[in-house]
Amino acid sequence: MIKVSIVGGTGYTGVELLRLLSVHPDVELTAITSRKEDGLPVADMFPSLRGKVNLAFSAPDKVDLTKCDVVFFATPHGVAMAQAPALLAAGVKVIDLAADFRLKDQATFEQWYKIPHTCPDLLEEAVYGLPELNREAVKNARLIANPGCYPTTMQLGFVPLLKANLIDASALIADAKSGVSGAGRKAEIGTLFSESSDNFKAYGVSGHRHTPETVAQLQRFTGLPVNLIFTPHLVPMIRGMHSTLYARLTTDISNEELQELFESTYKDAAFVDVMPFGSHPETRSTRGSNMLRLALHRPNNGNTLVILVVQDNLVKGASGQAIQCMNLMFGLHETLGLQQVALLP
Ligand SMILES: NC(=O)C1=CN([C@@H]2O[C@H](COP(=O)(O)OP(=O)(O)OC[C@H]3O[C@@H](n4cnc5c(N)ncnc54)[C@H](OP(=O)(O)O)[C@@H]3O)[C@@H](O)[C@H]2O)C=CC1
Ligand SMILES: CC(=O)N[C@@H](CCC(=O)OP(=O)(O)O)C(=O)O
Repeated sequence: MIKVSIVGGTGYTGVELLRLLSVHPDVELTAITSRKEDGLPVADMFPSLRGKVNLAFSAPDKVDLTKCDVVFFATPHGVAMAQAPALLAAGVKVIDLAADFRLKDQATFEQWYKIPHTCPDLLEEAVYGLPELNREAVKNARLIANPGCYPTTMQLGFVPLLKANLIDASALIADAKSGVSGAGRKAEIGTLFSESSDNFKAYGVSGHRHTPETVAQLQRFTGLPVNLIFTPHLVPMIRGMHSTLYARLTTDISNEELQELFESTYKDAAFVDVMPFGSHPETRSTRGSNMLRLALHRPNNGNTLVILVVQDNLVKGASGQAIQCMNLMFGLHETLGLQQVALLP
């Protein structure tokens, strides 16, 4: 059994890790932290876990994380970087759901996250946890930087086209929508029911930290200079993410060939569903599951390609993807514990 600890067990990605890991056949949960709820049984806060998780929360300073095999950090940016060096030195693998190790460039990280990086020497070693694009590196990693939720949809949509040199890399557009759980469980005015329900708004239009993350990764995965306009929106859903990606085709290519490109790229990807050309993937077709679904469209048979991508921001967009990485790091089948079918209706 893999001994797993979770730092930040009271938040949305933390409880999603618990939902998935509590029924994972090869995992033993050993510690779950909370700064405020030390001693409280986890199932008292989350009755959905009654009978599945018998541990109580522990204050972070009371747990010896070096006793486990892997630690998930489901915490705000800046927490994992403070503990990762000691954990790695003790032979413990680290999976950070925040952004501490996503950007290779320290200055770019500090510019966007407004905190100093305390272990920049680990940036180069950290492996970006997007198995569909770098499975072998994930298998050999000690330290995983789990991708942001929006960047997962953008990369899986754009990379096949960029790698095949079919689109103008300098004119990528992503218009994306996220459910409110994407903002986490902390109390904030913007996520109050009266503010976010029956409402729809864009945010971060002039700059969102997922733009540098996505651009850097698209460049790493394809070797092309990339320019991206990314506009996120908050929609009155709890879970779910829908990204509409636009790319200008630079080559004469048929719809059948485009479809074939995506199908062959993801033929071994258990969690990427390439739907028939012209389909309309719905967020609810991924709710609670680790699937990402996408579909291609070509309006008026012109030279603009539209790629629709949906996922559950808490599963493929965060905790499910992190467990997918853990499976690979420990030599398990990638899909273990992640076979849930989406919840409908
Ligand atoms: N929500 C989403 O859809 C996604 C989130 N992410 C990223 O995952 C991370 C977690 O997100 P999410 O679960 O939504 O956030 P939440 O705000 O819901 O939860 C944060 C958790 O971190 C704990 N925590 C906060 N500060 C500290 C600290 N200094 N030391 C230790 N624990 C701390 C909190 O617990 P307590 O106060 O009890 O200690 C809480 O359990 C974030 O970095 C987020 O950006 C990534 C992709 C998608
Ligand atoms: C709806 C909402 O607010 N979403 C979050 C993104 C969540 C995510 O992926 O977070 P990190 O990159 O911070 O880990 C946001 O836009 O800030």
